[in-house]
Amino acid sequence: MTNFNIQAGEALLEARNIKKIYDMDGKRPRGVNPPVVLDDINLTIRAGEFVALLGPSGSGKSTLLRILAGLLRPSEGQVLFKDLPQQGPNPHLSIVFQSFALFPWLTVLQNVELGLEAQEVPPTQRMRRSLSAIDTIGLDGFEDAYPKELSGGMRQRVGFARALVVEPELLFMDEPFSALDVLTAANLRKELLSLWREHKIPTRAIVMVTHNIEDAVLMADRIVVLGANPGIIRVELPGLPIEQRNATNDNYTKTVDLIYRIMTSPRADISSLMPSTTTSKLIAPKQQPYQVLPHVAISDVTGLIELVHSKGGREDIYQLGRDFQLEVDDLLPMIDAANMLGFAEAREGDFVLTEIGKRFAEAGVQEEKDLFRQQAIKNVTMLRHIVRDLSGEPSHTLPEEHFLNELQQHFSEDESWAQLETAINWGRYAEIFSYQEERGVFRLEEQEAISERV
Ligand SMILES: Nc1ncnc2c1ncn2[C@@H]1O[C@H](COP(=O)(O)OP(=O)(O)OP(=O)(O)O)[C@@H](O)[C@H]1O
Repeated sequence: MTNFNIQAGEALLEARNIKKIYDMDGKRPRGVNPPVVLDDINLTIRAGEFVALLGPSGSGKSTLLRILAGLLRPSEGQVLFKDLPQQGPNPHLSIVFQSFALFPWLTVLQNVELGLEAQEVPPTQRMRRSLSAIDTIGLDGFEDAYPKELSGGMRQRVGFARALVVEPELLFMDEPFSALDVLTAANLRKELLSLWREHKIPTRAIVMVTHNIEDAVLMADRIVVLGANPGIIRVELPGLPIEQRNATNDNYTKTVDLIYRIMTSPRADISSLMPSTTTSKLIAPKQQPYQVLPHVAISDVTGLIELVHSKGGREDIYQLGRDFQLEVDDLLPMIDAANMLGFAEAREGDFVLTEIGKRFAEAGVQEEKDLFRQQAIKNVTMLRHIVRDLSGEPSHTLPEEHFLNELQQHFSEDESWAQLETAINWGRYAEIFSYQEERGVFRLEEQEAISERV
């Protein structure tokens, strides 16, 4: 097996002051500002390192990966490859995606050879290199199989072989394990790490997008945590020494816990969450321009509050995820919503119910709705604006476009709809307004109209 000598330290890719706005090819209504998806991103990828990009859904991880790969142009800033501005797709880089993207009518060998065809490598060399990549990635004997004959894990191996056959200097991975079952993912992760650490592949740096904190801590030498709306780098954390990267190690648990805390406190000043011994690169927090509603149904938030109340009103957030078998991506919006509504706060990595949160947990149906309404109108900008605008109308009704226009000043079209749907779910539950789905019309509930007049 070849051993490649990787020189460590040299800056391979450098993102400088990257900003990204999807401008929808100018198809936006006038006066509507497209949202800033990434803002002022500065990031260097060095030879010899494995970097994980972690962040909540919508924080722009995939967008950043595509910009770094040269597949997408930033709106501002530039990416340098070995100190030179990168123009178009970087030919020294391969990407493995979550979906395997194999051609079903081609065999494993033909799928892997595709990468080399594009580079116009002669057929005999192409076959030799492809067979060697297939062997390296553990698919020996399946060269002539078609994708439909393979399990998910084996298909992803073909994805890796196709990426590695071109001997890329940089390997990018976008959620490479998330479509696989837990055991297959663990197996593939372990094998990929040993190819990388033992220099059996010539790749000089790896960048992986993931929403899985454990994957990041197990694999990465540096963990970059992004925040959303707009996507910014909140903090860069050094990875653990390799010998500490296992679930039974104390520092492993502490690091996973710390990242949980950071991700579940999207508005917290990072320095207040860091243990004093961690050497991290802190990025100054920016003010969020517009309050973002976490996409979560109120029934999930009430469920979480009731469960934590039954456990004494305080629970470690990491433990909470484990107890309820929730991925951080599912837990995070619930915690965010409870915080936003003033029912709970994140304190030293714990989810702690406030006094009003405890009352909410103990309340009967009507009091629960009343408390929710009171907290929602006090704390949620969008709901306050809906009440304000509906009250200003003699008919107490408005079409949904009215509110979508407001949201589209701050969010993409899809995200505006998602924000509105969440506001509708919350507002209906609290009986603040009704919403007629067929006509797309909001109407203020009687009591809100009365209290507005008082
Ligand atoms: N082609 C596009 N046109 C317009 N908006 C887009 C496009 N691609 C992504 N976005 C928006 O940019 C934001 C960031 O998306 P992106 O997929 O980069 O985030 P992410 O952190 O990778 O999210 P996830 O973890 O859910 O995949 C989202 O609001 C998304 O709707």
